[in-house]
Formats: sequence, C-alpha cells, structure tokens
Amino acid sequence: MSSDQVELKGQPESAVATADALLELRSVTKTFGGLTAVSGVNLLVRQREIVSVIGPNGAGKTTVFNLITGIYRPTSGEILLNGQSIVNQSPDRIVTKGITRTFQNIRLFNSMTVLENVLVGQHTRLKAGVLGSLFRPPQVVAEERKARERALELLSFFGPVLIERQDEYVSNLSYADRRRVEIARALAADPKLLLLDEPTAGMNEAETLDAVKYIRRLRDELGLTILLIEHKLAVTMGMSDHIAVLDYGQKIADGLPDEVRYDKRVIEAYLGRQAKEEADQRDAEAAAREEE
Ligand SMILES: Nc1ncnc2c1ncn2[C@@H]1O[C@H](COP(=O)(O)OP(=O)(O)OP(=O)(O)O)[C@@H](O)[C@H]1O
Repeated sequence: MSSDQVELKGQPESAVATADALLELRSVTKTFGGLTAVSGVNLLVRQREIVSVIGPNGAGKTTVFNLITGIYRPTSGEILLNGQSIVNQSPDRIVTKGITRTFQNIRLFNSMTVLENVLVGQHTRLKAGVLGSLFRPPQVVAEERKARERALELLSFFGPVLIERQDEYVSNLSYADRRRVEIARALAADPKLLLLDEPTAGMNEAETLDAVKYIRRLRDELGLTILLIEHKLAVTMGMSDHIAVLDYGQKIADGLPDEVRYDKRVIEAYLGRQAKEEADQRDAEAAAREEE
C-alpha cells in the first residue's frame, strides 16, 4: 500500500483518485434534520482490498453503508465507483453496477429454502419477465437451469454443508450458516464490491475464525473487494488492509491496523479514557527508556 492511501489524524480536502481505486467517497456528508450523521468523510477503497470501518455506536458506520448502496442520498459530497458517480442512482441500479451487501440483522426470506434465497439474489441478472415466467419458453427454462447451477456453485464456496441443506428453509439453519447464505445471495448479483455489515455478529469464536477465513477467500479466490463494518477489533485488525475510524460522523483516522490500534484519538473514541491513559503511560515509559 502506498503512502497516499494512509492518512492519520485528519484527511485531505478531497480523496486523490488513483488508477486502482474501486470506491471513493469525497467529502460525503449526511444530515438528518439537525443531526449530522456523517460529516465530510473521504474514503478510498482499492481493488481487492479488505477495508474496515469501525467506531463507537452511533458513529455513522451504517449510514455510510446506506449512502454507498443508494438507500440514502448524500446531503453533499460525491461517491464514485470506478471513477463514475453513483450518487442519485437507485439501490437496484447500484447492485447492477457491482455493489452488494449483507445486513447487521440477517435479512433472508425465512419462508424460502437456502437455494431459493440465492436464486432471488440473481434477479437483477435474469432476463425473463413476467410473461416469460408464466409461459416458460425454452430460453426461460434454460435460464432457470443456469441460475440454479450458479446458485449451487455459490453455495459450494462454503463447502458441502449448504449444498446438503439447499432445500431446507433458512429458518432451520444456524446463525452462522444463515450468514453464509446471505453472503452467497449477495454474490449472486456478481458484485465487484461486497459490503459486509458486522459479518461475525452473534458468532462464537470458532465460527468467527471460520468467517475470517472465508472473507479472505472472497478476496483471494473470487477477486472481490470488501468493505466491512465490524465491532470485533481482533477480527478487523487481523484481516484489513486499512481501517477507517469514525467518531460522531467524522473520520478520525485511516491507516494500517497497527497505526490505527495505537492512535490516541482512536483509543479515546473507541476504547474510552481508561485505555487512553494506558496509552499515555506506555508513551511516557517509552520516552523514559529513550532518555536512559
Ligand atoms: N434515518 C435516520 N434518521 C435520523 N437519524 C438517523 C437515521 N439513521 C441514522 N441516524 C442517526 O445517525 C447517527 C449515526 O447512526 P448510524 O446507525 O450510522 O451509526 P453506527 O455507527 O452504524 O452505529 P451502530 O454501531 O450502533 O450500528 C446516529 O445518531 C443515528 O441515530
């Protein structure tokens, strides 16, 4: 990673466009009435990076996701995908441009099977309209067969477990497996950029480790770029190329995991004053050692 990507303690006036930038937020602000949920945020996500957005509750993380996916329109600022503005485009259009997401609270169709949920994720790519679905000419039958094969291929990314349970209602699955199905459904739209909102929430340690492995595989094997919100610091620190930290809607730091981990503003915002005091003490001890 080059130095222009990492800016600690503050941000440039506008993000610098780079050749391999996939997503850029430039001075993005979102206000709700008198409340500024996101304030002048710049963010640069390059191809095949895993980037985390962290910050205390209410910092603006979910609002950033909702802005990128077109649920909200920025009050000001610009959002670019591959250098092209996606502001003012509908959420559906943004999916077809290559951004899909999962949700903090899993949003699957519980009355549908595992396979059906992934098939739903392909709807933006399928050509058959209502008439085609009713009369089922051969090209519609062929398209359905291909969609099914593709859905099974996506489920197989997670090993045999979801393939074996493809015809079960998702409501019968464990929480961790439902999160996998939600990712498979997001993959069905052929994204370039995958947004994962707390992908390990509610998971135990073993499930979390497994999730970290498959998130890395999403990048390494499928070539995806991943932007995630994650509350478990060990998870973000372990797999992120860089981490953006929000506090009260502002980006207070953006850097390598180790840079962010020891940034005092981050420690203060994220871990509270006690942790900051510990950091101050560590600094004082290091300074004393240097003087010796
Ligand atoms: N639709 C909305 N209308 C009014 N205020 C909103 C709306 N969405 C978010 N907010 C406010 O914006 C601020 C940022 O909220 P947001 O959900 O983005 O934070 P967050 O970092 O995702 O928090 P958490 O970690 O708790 O999910 C909060 O003060 C929240 O109450």
